[in-house]
Amino acid sequence: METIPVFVLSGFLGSGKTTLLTNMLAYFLQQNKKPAVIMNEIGDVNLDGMLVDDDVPMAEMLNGCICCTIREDLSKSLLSIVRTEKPDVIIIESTGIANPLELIEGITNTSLIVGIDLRLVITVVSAPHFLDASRGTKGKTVRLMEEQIRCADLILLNKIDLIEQKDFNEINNCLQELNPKARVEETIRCNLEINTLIQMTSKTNTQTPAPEEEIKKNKQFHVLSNHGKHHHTHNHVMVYTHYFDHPIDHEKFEKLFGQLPKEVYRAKGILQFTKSEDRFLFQYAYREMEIVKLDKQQEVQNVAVFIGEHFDKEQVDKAIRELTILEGR
Ligand SMILES: Nc1nc2c(ncn2[C@@H]2O[C@H](COP(=O)(O)OP(=O)(O)OP(=O)(O)O)[C@@H](O)[C@H]2O)c(=O)[nH]1
Repeated sequence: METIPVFVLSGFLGSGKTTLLTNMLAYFLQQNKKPAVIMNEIGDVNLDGMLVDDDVPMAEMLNGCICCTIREDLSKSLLSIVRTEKPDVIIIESTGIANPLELIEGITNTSLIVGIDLRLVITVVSAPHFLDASRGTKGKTVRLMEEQIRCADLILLNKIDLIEQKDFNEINNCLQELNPKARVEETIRCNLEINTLIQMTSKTNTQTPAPEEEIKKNKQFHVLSNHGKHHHTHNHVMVYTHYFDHPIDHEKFEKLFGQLPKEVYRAKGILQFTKSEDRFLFQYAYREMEIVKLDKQQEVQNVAVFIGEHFDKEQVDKAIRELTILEGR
């Protein structure tokens, strides 16, 4: 029986998973293949989903991390998407705080029920964030990044435009030490020949000419034997969501990020600025801000989602309220 290949996109918050997803979707659509997407966000709004073509079937799993609180739903989403959409390929983008081991286990278990096959776990690493994190004290964030790297078949060392030439060796040595088997590709905006990914999966297949059932059993054994217990490496991550009633001042909004606790390392949302009818998608990832105009109408209310480690929600709330109070005058 033909199985549907499944690709897992892993990687810490803001590393570039959605950027890779959009590149992959463009490739598959161009090849006249039907891709389907399962997206998971820890907040209660799926902002990344807005970057996906309306024609691509998508299951959203919100308000929890795919690897734990809504792990059962992953299986349901997979079954449902396979049965209703009959896609040629499935791409699962997990939250940046997911432990892919749990995810792999979920997919492998589902592959015993329905004809899917986990082909490739791709971990996107933000080069500047990983560099800083690995030079600092080994906190939970580094450990989570390391777990994501260890699980990968392919590592995309992304955002290399934001690091200096002298740092490449250090990062590559760390990656090599953590996962000597994975192939590493250095990218800017996850720009790589998607064909490379496809070739990698066919190479894996030819290297393992075991019967399908055997492969499934092996994968499951591997997952269960290595990871019998659940890893809660991300209980320290917090989310704060703020809905805006009014348009806000562009400049003041950008200044806000200078006032936020440094533990807030990721934020995204949809905004309307004063003096403009347009709405914008903003992305703040590890000190870099990007604001792009939305060209299609979105039903989502103006909103900002802040993600970080044990940050003071009240401080964030106060800073935003001050911004809107000032604008309301
Ligand atoms: N400078 C730079 N920015 C990048 C690169 N790749 C992605 N970005 C930007 O980084 C931000 C986060 O990218 P995403 O693709 O949304 O990251 P993600 O991993 O999906 O983020 P989460 O879903 O929050 O985990 C966006 O503003 C991207 O445009 C890169 O190579 N260089």
